[in-house]
Amino acid sequence: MMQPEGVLVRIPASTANLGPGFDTLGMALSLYSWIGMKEARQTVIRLYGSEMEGIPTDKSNLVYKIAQMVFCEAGVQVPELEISMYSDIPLTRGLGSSASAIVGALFAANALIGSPLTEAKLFDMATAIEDHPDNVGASLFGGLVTAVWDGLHADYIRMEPHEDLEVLVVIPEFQLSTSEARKVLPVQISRKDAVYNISRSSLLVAALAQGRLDLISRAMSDRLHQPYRAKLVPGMAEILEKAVQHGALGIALSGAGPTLLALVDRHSDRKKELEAYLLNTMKAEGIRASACWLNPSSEGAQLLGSMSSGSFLELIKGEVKA
Ligand SMILES: Nc1ncnc2c1ncn2[C@@H]1O[C@H](COP(=O)(O)OP(=O)(O)O)[C@@H](O)[C@H]1O
Ligand SMILES: N[C@@H](CCOP(=O)(O)O)C(=O)O
Repeated sequence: MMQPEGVLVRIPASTANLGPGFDTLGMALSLYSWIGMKEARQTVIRLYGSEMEGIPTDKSNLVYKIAQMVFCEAGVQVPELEISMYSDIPLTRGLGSSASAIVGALFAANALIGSPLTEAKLFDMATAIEDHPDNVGASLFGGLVTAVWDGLHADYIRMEPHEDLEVLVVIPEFQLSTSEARKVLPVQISRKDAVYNISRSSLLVAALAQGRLDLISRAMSDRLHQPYRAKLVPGMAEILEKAVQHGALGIALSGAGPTLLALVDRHSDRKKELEAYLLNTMKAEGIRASACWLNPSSEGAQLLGSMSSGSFLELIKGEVKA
């Protein structure tokens, strides 16, 4: 049933791959975007904040188009929408901004019409749009998600991240689109490299499931994508090699990059050392970057309420980072 007062949803950022889990493993992060959606007489799209720069505000907008896919799938017609969006997730840096927009659009549109589609269906739709299930799975379900996509359907298991896990991301100022970072990957890999990754990805998932934080550093290494992408991110090769010596439990390129992500024991007394090491290594390569301490987000896409009680910006005030 249509929600005449509209819906307000919050969607987490995500980090994909976590090293060896290329296109399969993702974790939601405590950095968010918000979408307000309401039926309207005439479509109006309002985008707020610097992370929305350059995103269209007409019916070619991704969120609008995906909402229409949901209505079509559910057999209802809602041609005109009022959409508001604000995001703290930096664009095109490997923190899943596109996945959060896709998941947010699917989730909000479905909620607007009374949630006729299951979460499993939304996951299949999101994966078909994004082309890989790792980011969208984490943004939709929260926590750690390991998923398999057969082209039509995604199977997944969601796990609760260990309570001692904290996340440090170092976000370079430059952008690197996922499509560009996929172009440098080889089409074929050797059996040796396949075994290298399967074994580490399996070990990583088991270690995360059982709280074996001591195994994370060795389980997080990768031969499928990081060696090829290292040339796109100055300082990355050195950081992947040495971050553990500076206090990280494990280190990886976040998604397709250029952000680098360290898993850290929140009780560690070496957090400042690690942050300084990561920033200084990038600086030595001439790369300006900012560091941000995050937590795994247990919550995925969430319906916060309706749009009835105030303006979009008033409703999210107090939650946003800036
Ligand atoms: N809220 C949004 N609305 C429309 N398009 C978006 C939105 N957020 C991200 N995108 C699109 O996704 C692109 C970034 O996706 P991608 O290269 O996969 O990087 P990442 O998802 O890691 O930020 C942006 O350049 C933009 O085209
Ligand atoms: N598995 C994908 C993940 C891309 O993540 P993003 O956050 O950079 O969009 C890949 O490694 O290409």
